[in-house]
Amino acid sequence: MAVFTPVSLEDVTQWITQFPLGQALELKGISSGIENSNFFLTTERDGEQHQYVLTIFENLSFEQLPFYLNLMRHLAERGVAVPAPIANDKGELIVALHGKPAAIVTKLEGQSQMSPQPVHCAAVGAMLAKMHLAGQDYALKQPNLRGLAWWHETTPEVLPFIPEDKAHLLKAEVHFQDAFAACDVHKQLQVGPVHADLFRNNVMFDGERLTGFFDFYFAGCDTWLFDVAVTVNDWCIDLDTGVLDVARVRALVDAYHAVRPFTAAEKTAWQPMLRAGALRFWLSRLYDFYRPREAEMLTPHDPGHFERILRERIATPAPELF
Ligand SMILES: Nc1ncnc2c1ncn2[C@@H]1O[C@H](COP(=O)(O)OP(=O)(O)OP(=O)(O)O)[C@@H](O)[C@H]1O
Ligand SMILES: N[C@@H](CCO)C(=O)O
Repeated sequence: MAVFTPVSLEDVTQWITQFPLGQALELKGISSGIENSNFFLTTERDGEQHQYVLTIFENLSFEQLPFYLNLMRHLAERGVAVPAPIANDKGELIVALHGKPAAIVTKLEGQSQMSPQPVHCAAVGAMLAKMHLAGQDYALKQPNLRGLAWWHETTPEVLPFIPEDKAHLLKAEVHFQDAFAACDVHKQLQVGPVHADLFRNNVMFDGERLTGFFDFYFAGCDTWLFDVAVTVNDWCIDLDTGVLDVARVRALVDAYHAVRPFTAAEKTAWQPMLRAGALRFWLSRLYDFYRPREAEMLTPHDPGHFERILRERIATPAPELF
């Protein structure tokens, strides 16, 4: 159960009067999720019921949160399907509840699509391109906090725990990614706010209709291509082997390309970027596995999954971007 900070309907009844949402009717803890305490909140305004999600942030601070919440608002205002944060009567998106930062966002309809078909991948690709374009004029800047600098910090922390063959692969890949990040092609890649964690469980679908991207709390400024690589490495693979499914890759990248055409530099950088996307999650899963924080101990993710994906991306070229 991922409610780390219990909140009752009574707690919310008074607190919610600062938002233009009417009266709180129901509050239900959400059991999935491992980072924050999340609740479905039903309110009544002018005789109509409305649904929201209330999140209490367990790890992110008042100083860190504006980048994420304002990004969601910026994207929602530009027609990207993301939860829209609700401001209180002072215009604030982040408001203390039980001494922790909290926010209310609109509830997306539908469910996660955990067995995606090409049609779902195409919807994800098109919305991702739309999101990248809409984020271009976002004023706040924050680097991807799980980028190259973090890989350098984290690698020595996990090396003592892993066997020789994995240690060798990890060191070699970080070295390879250093060289890639320093090359001319990398410098030509388009950069902007990226989701950076757009897995199947962070997108909602109502049938074949994509209703929204959520969980923006790993977002940061990085190459758009990194975002595409992370997304393809989850949406377009056979989960047992990590092998790419060509039909799903084509559907996702073609739909992206139709909204925001890939550049020649992106085409050149595609194979190493898929490796970067795999390394990022292999490393974070190794770190969480061997150096767990309290919350992550609830559902440790398997690092071996992304080790397989990385080995597979090194061994087998992915379909070209275009
Ligand atoms: N805006 C939203 N609309 C509808 N459902 C939502 C929304 N935000 C969160 N949820 C639901 O709450 C669940 C948990 O949210 P989320 O995945 O963001 O949890 P978390 O603990 O913050 O992050 P993590 O994915 O890292 O575990 C989601 O799986 C989804 O079912
Ligand atoms: N998507 C991440 C978890 C953090 O949201 C993973 O699968 O490792």
